Amino acid sequence: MSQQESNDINQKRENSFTDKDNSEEQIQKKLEKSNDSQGMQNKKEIFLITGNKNKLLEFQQILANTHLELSSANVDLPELQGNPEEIAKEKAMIAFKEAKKPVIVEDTSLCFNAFNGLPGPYIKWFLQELKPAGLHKILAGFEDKTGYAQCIITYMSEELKEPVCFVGRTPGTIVEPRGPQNFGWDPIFQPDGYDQTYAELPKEEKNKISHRFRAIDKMVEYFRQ
Ligand SMILES: O=P(O)(O)OP(=O)(O)OP(=O)(O)OC[C@H]1O[C@@H](n2cnc3c(O)ncnc32)[C@H](O)[C@@H]1O
Ligand SMILES: [Mg+2]
Repeated sequence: MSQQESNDINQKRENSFTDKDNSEEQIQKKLEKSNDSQGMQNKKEIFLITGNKNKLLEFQQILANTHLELSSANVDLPELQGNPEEIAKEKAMIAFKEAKKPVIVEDTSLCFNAFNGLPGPYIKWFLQELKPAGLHKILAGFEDKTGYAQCIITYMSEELKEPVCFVGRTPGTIVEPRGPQNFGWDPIFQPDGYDQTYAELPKEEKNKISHRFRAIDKMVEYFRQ
């Protein structure tokens, strides 16, 4: 993908917050605002940078009864290339430089086994152009419809030499879209052991088995120690 194409696609971001102004000044303001809202006691604060409000909502729900207190800034981070772990680490370094304090970022992949793991971290562009129905259709010529959802949460702080990753995976099958279309590829992902898609499952159920839950669980354990 050329830089120009990538820039064009970046303009059409889905799932972003309504405030789309990502000028240096705006980013700084968002970060300062989130600094103001600190001051929690007993709980450890973690600071998530994401441009995706649905991710943020799930983080809030999953972390609700843990010792971690979430604050966030809605900054659109660049879509990088590489393998999922490389992308996650570079994304965390960029976010850390912007925030100038410990941060976490999250990168989600949807991987088709028939495609040896692709679209993987590039799922956002596939979803944007093909929509959930098209994503299911591209597997038509393949017998194997299985895949997995993967979430990599990456933490970076000044004490660390390099970012730390927490990986959560949920295996499943890619099916025809079913359920509400309000979060990404949820309508076409049916986790193993369920006959409902992520989109059809009540949020509490998705949050008990999701790729995001599994990565967050590892992160919570890391910060407990
Ligand atoms: O700012 P960031 O955190 O990067 O937010 P993003 O929306 O760009 O997210 P990713 O780069 O991780 O791209 C992942 C794509 O998968 C979608 N997605 C992420 N988590 C999902 C989930 O749990 N269910 C369905 N779709 C999801 C998301 O909307 C994107 O299109
Ligand atoms: Mg992104």
